[in-house]
Amino acid sequence: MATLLYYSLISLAFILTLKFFLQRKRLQNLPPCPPTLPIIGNLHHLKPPLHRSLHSLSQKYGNIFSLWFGSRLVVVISSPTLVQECFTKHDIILANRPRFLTGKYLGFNYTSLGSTSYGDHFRNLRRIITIDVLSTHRLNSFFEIRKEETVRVVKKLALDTCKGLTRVKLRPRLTEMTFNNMMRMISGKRYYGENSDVTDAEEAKRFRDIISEMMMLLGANNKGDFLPLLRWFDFDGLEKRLKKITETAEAFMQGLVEEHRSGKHKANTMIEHLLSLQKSEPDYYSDYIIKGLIQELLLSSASILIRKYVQVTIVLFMATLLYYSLISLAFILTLKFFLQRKRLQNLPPCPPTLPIIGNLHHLKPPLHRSLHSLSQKYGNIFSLWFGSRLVVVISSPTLVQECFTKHDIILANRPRFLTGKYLGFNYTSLGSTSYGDHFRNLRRIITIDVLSTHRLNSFFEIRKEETVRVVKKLALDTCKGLTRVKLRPRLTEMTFNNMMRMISGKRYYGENSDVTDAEEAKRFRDIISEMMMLLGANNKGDFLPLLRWFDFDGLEKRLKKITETAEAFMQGLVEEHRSGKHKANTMIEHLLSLQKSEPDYYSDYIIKGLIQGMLLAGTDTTAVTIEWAMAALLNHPEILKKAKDELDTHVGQDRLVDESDIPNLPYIQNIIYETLRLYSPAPLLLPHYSSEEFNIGGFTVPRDTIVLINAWAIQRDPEFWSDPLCFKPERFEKEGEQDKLIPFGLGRRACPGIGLAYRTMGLTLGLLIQCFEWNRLTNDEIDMRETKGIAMPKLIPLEAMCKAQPISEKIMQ
Ligand code: HEM
Repeated sequence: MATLLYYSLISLAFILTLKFFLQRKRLQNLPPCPPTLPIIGNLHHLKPPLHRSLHSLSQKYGNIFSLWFGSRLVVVISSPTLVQECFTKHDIILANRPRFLTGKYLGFNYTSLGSTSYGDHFRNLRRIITIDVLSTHRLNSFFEIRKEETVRVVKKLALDTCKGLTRVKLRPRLTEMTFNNMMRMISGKRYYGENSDVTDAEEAKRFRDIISEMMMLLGANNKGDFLPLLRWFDFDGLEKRLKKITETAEAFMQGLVEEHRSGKHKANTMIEHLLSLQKSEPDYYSDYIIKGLIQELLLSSASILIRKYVQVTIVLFMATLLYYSLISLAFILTLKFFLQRKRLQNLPPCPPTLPIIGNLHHLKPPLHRSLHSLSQKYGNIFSLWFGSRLVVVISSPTLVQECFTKHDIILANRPRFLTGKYLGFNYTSLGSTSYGDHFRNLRRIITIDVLSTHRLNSFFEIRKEETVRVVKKLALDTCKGLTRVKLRPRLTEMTFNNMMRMISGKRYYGENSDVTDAEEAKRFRDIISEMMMLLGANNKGDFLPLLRWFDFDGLEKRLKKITETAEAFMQGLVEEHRSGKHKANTMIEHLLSLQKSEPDYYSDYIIKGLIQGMLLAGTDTTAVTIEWAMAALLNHPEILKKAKDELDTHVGQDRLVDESDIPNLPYIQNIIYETLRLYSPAPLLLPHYSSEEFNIGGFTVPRDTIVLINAWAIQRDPEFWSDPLCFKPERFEKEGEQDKLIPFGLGRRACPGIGLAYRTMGLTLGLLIQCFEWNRLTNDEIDMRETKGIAMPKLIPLEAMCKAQPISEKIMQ
């Protein structure tokens, strides 16, 4: 017996393989086809979802290609013009359906509309469904049914979610609604839900069982449709189940037809209507045809047939759902908002608020200016609702002092904004993490291991080289006389090159970037520009929680993507250092050497977070300040001259200014202070977040409040500074004046990059003044407009005219 089976199978396989090749040979000029295997053809190329597999294949084999699904030839078309041709020129030829097993059973032996082939029978059915069943007139007559069912589902949803935000599964409810809708139109009865019309619970259950079994079988993948060998065996019992359910369903539908025929139902239903037509044309509207139509309508509820009906139903459903959801949500949010406000007592004064948006309507960019105007009306400490979040704004020097001495620890947290989740390494980076052990560790590492005076001194040559390089390039560009230059891009590139050389030993900007691989340099620059863009983006979801779920503007998606790309990039740098490829003095090298003795403390994750933090916090801020200082000098030629004289006196004409000269250049230092006073790159510092309730200025600030310090307003306060809007570096000659500045923040969370920032700013500004003769452009062209936003100020690029000075010959050497 075993031998017989063995030989039979071998022969069968041989016959099938032969047949397969003969069949293929016979067919000439087929669309391109991937390599095929005997018996299974191309089935091994496919995986679910099928449309995606076919799409990938079309990318390789073209917009029209062929495949063998076992022994069946399939042609796949993915081009709009070919599709047009199919359904115009070849429409009738293609109006047939393949004869699959489901069509035999669920398609009433290939006589139902969906499974039958093109011909008289098809045309009759199509006419019945279009004119007698789903015509606009007939559909309108069922309008009330659809409305009732839709409202019923929405009502149930509203009840289930009335206690607040609740997780709901829409799919089962929508499916039930569709079937109830359909069955009420067909037979006048609903079979789903608590108050189903069918008095006989047994009948309702029977219907639901039939539907779920049919749906299951309709979706089943019948291998016998493509591998004829399997068709004979029915290994998985699919045909048996199909046969059984077809008999049960037909009996059920015959029952419905009989019920109507007996006159039990007198409602307007599809069966009623078809039976009335049967009276005049019994052969045409036979019971068999009616049952086929009912089944078709139920099973193809999504098909084309009923689309018409569906530093309608678906639109109606969605509209009703949306209406009720918005009404309930607005109600819940308004209630929550008022309860929340009532609970909070003795808050600092607050402008009138609106539900949901709070005071967002009071704000327009630049934020620090809006907040300043409000403080003029509501005082030096006032509160605002940024949507659902409470914000307290402080604009008085004495209150700020109090914040960062008495309440420093309470305020040492950061609010959890979306940017912190992604760009802040899931709130573990120094700038975004909350106060605690992790914060203290990071702070210690950055202060002692990364940015200590000793470590900064060791990078002295790098900063000098990069600054000289920019100045040299400027001198070359302007050596022929007064030339218009844009400083901003040059300064930003310089600060990034500075930072990346200290971090990794490589420069990524400029013509002779060190990175031999131009691809790597481009990757880095792309990462940085996307990160900077996203850091400055205004994420409404941070304040309006409802929007957080939707990511309407795709911000979260972009943040997620860039975070992954950036982390992979930085891991690459770490690995390169670990492999010993680099032997220069770099921050990564130093941190990896510390990792050897304390691997947990100096983990790769910490190292990457630190790198990213410094890149995001320490580059643009520095470049922007230098640009503003130059803008101010161009508007005040007398100050420019004084600075130049200072350089001549202390440095002379024979050499270039150096970082070590800066302590001897107090006037240039004062120019930097005055720039930071009037044009702070972080006019509202970074937002702080209270971990506990505290009292200040006679008011109570609750926990979980965002606290904003309006450094911009404080540094222009006429009670605090004489002639505050004048750019006057001399003011810092008075002792103690400099201590009134807060551009880097105060207390535990103050900027750890102050030392590096002053070195870079001092050196660059010194060289720019020493090496060039500067001319201002007209007032319109030097735009002194204010900065925008909190996180990343946007400046109008400054254009200036400059000419290389004789001293720049030193640079050329
Ligand atoms: C002119 C240049 C710069 C300005 C005006 C500036 C300003 C600021 C401000 C206002 C803060 C927030 C303080 C607060 O929350 O109260 C800050 C934080 C920070 N800055 Fe700077 N910064 C500058 C340069 C740098 C540089 C060069 C680096 C690093 C190399 C750096 C790294 C950081 C970091 C890591 C933080 C987060 C600190 C924390 O949250 O604990 N900054 N900076």
